[in-house]
Amino acid sequence: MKNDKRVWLYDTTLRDGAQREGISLSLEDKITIARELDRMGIPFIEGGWPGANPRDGQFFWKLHEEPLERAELVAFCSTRRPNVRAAEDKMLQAILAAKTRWVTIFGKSWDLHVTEGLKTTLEENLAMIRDTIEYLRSRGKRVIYDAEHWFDGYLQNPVHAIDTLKTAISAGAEWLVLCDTNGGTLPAEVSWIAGEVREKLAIDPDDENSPQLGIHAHNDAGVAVANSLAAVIEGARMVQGTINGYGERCGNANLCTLIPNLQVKMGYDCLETEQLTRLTETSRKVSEIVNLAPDEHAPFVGRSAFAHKGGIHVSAVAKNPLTYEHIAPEAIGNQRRIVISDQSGLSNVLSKASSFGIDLDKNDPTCRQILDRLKELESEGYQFEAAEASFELLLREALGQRQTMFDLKGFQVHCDMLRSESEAIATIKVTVKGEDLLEVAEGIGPVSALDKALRKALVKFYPEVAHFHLTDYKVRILDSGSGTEAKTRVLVESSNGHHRWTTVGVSSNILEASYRAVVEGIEYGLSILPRRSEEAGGRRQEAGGGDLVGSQISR
Ligand SMILES: CC(=O)SCCNC(=O)CCNC(=O)[C@H](O)C(C)(C)COP(=O)(O)OP(=O)(O)OC[C@H]1O[C@@H](n2cnc3c(N)ncnc32)[C@H](O)[C@@H]1OP(=O)(O)O
Ligand SMILES: CC(=O)C(=O)O
Repeated sequence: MKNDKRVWLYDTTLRDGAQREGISLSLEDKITIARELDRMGIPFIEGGWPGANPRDGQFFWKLHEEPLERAELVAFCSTRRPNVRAAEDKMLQAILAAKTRWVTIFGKSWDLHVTEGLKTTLEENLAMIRDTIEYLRSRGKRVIYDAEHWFDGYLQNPVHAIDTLKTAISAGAEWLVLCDTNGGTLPAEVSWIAGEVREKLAIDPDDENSPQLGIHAHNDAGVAVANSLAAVIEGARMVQGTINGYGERCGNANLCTLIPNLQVKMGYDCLETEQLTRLTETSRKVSEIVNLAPDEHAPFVGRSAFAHKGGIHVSAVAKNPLTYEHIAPEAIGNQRRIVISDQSGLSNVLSKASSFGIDLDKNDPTCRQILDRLKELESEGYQFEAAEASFELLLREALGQRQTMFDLKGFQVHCDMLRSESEAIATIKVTVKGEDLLEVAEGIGPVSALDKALRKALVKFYPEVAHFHLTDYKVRILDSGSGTEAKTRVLVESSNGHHRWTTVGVSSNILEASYRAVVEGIEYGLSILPRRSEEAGGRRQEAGGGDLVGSQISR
């Protein structure tokens, strides 16, 4: 199965990834992630350490009953303990009970760990590796051998380190994975050490009957991906890593970075082209399951990985994306985004307008007016980068396309701080379709009371308002030196259960800023959202179905 351009991916998100502080996976989480990785076409998925905890054992039994479709599920374990027969080691019994075809065994390469950690001799260390692998082979298992602390061990005592690998090979291991367990090795060291190992063990990366090298890098020096690539260049044919680089301490080599580098940049076969387009989705799904916010600036799969903000960049990208993009975002299932800010030029405005379905002509003086207004507002403290709904309202106003859905005459908010929960009452005066209305509502805090009072008034005329709610509220003090008179920027995220959109308000009165953002949020939901949904519906019909993919208002 091996060939000169194939690199075998080995995912350890469910074992080493779960060793990251802050991650705690349930059995269901593990199964969902395993199936996602299987769908993506990862050939080896390390599921955990059966015997280390009940959940990992159950995981393997569960997947034995309902197997993955394509991937090899791998059970992980250490070598037998010192001075115990392999057949009597409880952990090795547990790994057999996991009933996988493949097992990964980690053993010691660094004499420091043998004498200080295991408190045994170098001879016994070799015996532990040999007995464990021979025992597992005798029970029909195929073995991947993880050489823990390989690089530190090789630097300290290369003779013993090489002996451990020779022992693993003669006992029947098919893969020898060089682990940079402490994550402190640098790429140049990985290169020369991996090269020496290949020569000393006479490994031919192109010979399918030869044992092969792999790499398992930790990121403590921030170079886990670079180290993995260096090892591949030196002949390693297996790359171990985790989705989003999760892992103990600073994490493991990030497969979401490694895979596109290996496949798109270096021409290795890792995944089928179609499967590669699932990478961004898989990265985000896994971050959702492990309950960690995705890294928006992650290479390849981050939300900002193909976001263009500077006017010069946007102008060039509009002419040819290669000018500021190292690969096509679609190759890994990501998408290009244009960000609007005070660093924008006309190209940003045109591009953003086009994404709203508005065709503008660069020579139309209104475009320049919109850009000038944008910069003026940004200098006052507005920030449209995260508040695209407000930018669309601004744009439509300049084009004379902003619909008046209601006219707010004024409001009052009363806060009662004496009760155990801070309660607020808002009174609001608003004209809708020629009718004057006065409404009152209570809320936990003034912004919630204001929002409720406004929606209460509007719902009679616009029933869809009943489904709107605030999903996020962020306040930023812009000139903290001014104390309580400081200018505040408020970002409000609204939702109707299907879509989310963000609006912005700025004022030295926090209530005023909040009210502006809330009002724009409702206005956007009433006037622009239906239009966007209709357009998406039309596109769906044309395309024969699908979601609002790529819409500015769905995230
Ligand atoms: C580099 C890596 O990431 S390796 C994977 C690390 N992952 C984990 O440790 C997570 C799962 N681990 C666990 O649940 C527990 O540590 C267990 C069940 C494995 C062991 O628990 P315990 O028996 O209570 O031992 P404890 O965790 O205190 O110490 C680890 C023992 O394993 C021994 N050990 C470490 N590496 C090896 C090895 N390659 N081969 C054999 N024994 C080893 C240590 O010497 C120590 O033995 P000691 O108790 O005689 O000193
Ligand atoms: C085996 C392993 O996880 C390591 O050495 O880092």
